[in-house]
Amino acid sequence: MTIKETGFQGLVEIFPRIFEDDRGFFFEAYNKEVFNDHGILYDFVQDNQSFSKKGVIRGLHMQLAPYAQAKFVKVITGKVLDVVVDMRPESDTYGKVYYCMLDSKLNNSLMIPEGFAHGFAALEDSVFSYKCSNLYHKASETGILYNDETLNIDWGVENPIVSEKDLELPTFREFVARNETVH
Ligand SMILES: Cc1cn([C@H]2C[C@H](O)[C@@H](COP(=O)(O)OP(=O)(O)O[C@H]3O[C@H](C)C(=O)[C@H](O)[C@H]3O)O2)c(=O)[nH]c1=O
Repeated sequence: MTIKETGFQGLVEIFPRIFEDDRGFFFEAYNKEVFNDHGILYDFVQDNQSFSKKGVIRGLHMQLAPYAQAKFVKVITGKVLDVVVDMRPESDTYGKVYYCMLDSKLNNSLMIPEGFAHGFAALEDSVFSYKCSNLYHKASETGILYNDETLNIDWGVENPIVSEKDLELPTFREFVARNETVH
């Protein structure tokens, strides 16, 4: 398991060691000891899975403290452009966007700390699977509009399929003005 720093504190990309043989392949998708050795100390309490048709954008979502969620995300099948925004006011990369191509051919994954808004665009029909460090808490859900002009995210898809709920998310500036605790 190789862990690649991103320049964002606590945000790392993970490449598993893949064992191939004439049956197929095997890899450890998660290993608590390896994570702990890299200072990733979250205990995960919920696994989520979603299927997205090509052209879907989900996000940008996050839960506010004390229900903030760190997420360990990957695709089981397909390919997504994963996008996170650092919403931690104290961070050197506050308000900065990080893009990560998650591809089931690479079996790579992304460890996203608490305090990040998260979303992805399905570049193919994709099954998205992730671990969360806190349980779902609907009342704490918030996020940022996917096509916010301040962030100007290039999702890599035209005419995306977006939920009504996501179309009603606040802009980045509206989010910041609320001054809520993100982690
Ligand atoms: C997130 C969640 C949702 N739900 C229910 C609530 C809705 O009735 C239904 C669909 O929820 P939603 O439209 O919020 O699903 P996504 O748009 O995939 O949301 C997720 O997508 C982005 C990319 C994320 O990072 C978050 O983990 C999460 O917000 O599942 C639950 O029962 N438990 C849950 O943990």
